[in-house]
Amino acid sequence: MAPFELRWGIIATGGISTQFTKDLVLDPAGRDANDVKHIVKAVGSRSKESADKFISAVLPSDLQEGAQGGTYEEVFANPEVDVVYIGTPHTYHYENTMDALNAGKHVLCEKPFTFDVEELDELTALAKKKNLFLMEAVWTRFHPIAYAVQDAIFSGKYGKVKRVFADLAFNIEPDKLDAKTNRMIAAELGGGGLLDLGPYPMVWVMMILHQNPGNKERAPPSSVKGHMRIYERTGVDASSTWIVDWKDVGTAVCTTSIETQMNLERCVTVQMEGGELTVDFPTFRPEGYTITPKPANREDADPEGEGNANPDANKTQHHSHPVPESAGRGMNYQADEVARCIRDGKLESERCNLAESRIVQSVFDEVRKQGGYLGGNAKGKAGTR
Ligand SMILES: NC(=O)C1=CN([C@@H]2O[C@H](COP(=O)(O)OP(=O)(O)OC[C@H]3O[C@@H](n4cnc5c(N)ncnc54)[C@H](OP(=O)(O)O)[C@@H]3O)[C@@H](O)[C@H]2O)C=CC1
Ligand SMILES: O=C1OC[C@@H](O)[C@H](O)[C@H]1O
Repeated sequence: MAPFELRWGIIATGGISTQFTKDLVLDPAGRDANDVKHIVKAVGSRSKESADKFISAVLPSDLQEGAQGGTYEEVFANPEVDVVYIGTPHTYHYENTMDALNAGKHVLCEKPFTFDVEELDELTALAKKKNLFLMEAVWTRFHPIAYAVQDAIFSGKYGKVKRVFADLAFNIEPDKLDAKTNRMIAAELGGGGLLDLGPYPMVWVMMILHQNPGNKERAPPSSVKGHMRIYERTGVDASSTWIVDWKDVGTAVCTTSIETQMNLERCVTVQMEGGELTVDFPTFRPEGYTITPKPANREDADPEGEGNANPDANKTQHHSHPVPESAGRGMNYQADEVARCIRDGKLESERCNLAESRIVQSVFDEVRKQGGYLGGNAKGKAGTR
């Protein structure tokens, strides 16, 4: 059967739109996705010149003619566009998503959480009528390694999960950045660690604790405690810590920072009854994980250190899951999911459904509230929380 072709419109011509689009137009066969393909029909920018430049710089020459450069509005209105990818700064995601949905388009929105739950509910209600709306899709969820890590943990071989520690932090040297225009620190652009980097620790926690077979009813977390160190220049968070607990499953400590570099050995650590699993750096795109059986388990497995049927069962083992070069950075796995959902008439992805996005949104709302965050909200106004 011919692959299902999905026609994309790209909103904004910045860093992540460029990376996403480069990956999007790679041959899907390079990642064994032979049932779908992607084509870019329109690129929108605040400047027509930038849109045209993006088309000639990012799209392969044979695809350039078929793509129209213009404004955001022109992309939403383009009848040849099925789905819109939104790569603007956080505080524009609400408005851009609303406009795209109102124009009847499906939406893949970059990780946002600048909304609050009410705003997310508004978008969800609109989308649920007839459009797919995938957000928080931090691509991490759709990388093959995310499935492998879940399989290892959920296999039951190491018993139940007890605690998860998840981090993503970089020293971006905030004092050197422009406080009004740099999206990482500007209040008006929803700056700070939580909104930009926080989705990654959180996505692992959702995959490990929320999607855990022990959480049969897919109950939301039973408690959320948040703390922020506020970056005084702009009122956003320089460092954030939040503890999320699922009563019958386990507890997670999540951290993020834009003022210090994380420990590369402690990206995501999952402590289980019978062993510890550590996901490789970086949290957003790891390519391997390590499992270390607990000492008690090692003795059980091989008390004398010999004679075990499987001598490797009691040793620390690293498992590699590299993204093939032919898949680029791998931002296309989430695009393939979007295409399959749309092809199959699904309005949400089972792997990243809207109820889960709502949980993450609620957690982030709570952390911002408890932490005294003064950054912008979905309508772009600063200092409103
Ligand atoms: N999933 C991932 O791995 C990543 C996700 N992101 C997310 O993507 C979003 C964009 O980040 P990134 O691409 O790094 O940002 P950039 O600053 O590189 O690009 C943002 C683009 O948005 C448009 N834009 C619209 N309004 C504004 C404004 N007021 N100020 C600046 N730009 C504006 C511009 O495009 P134009 O002029 O064409 O309209 C600009 O190029 C963020 O929400 C971020 O969290 C970022 C990096 C990685
Ligand atoms: O999504 C992201 O992942 C990588 C980070 O460097 C970037 O700031 C962030 O937006």
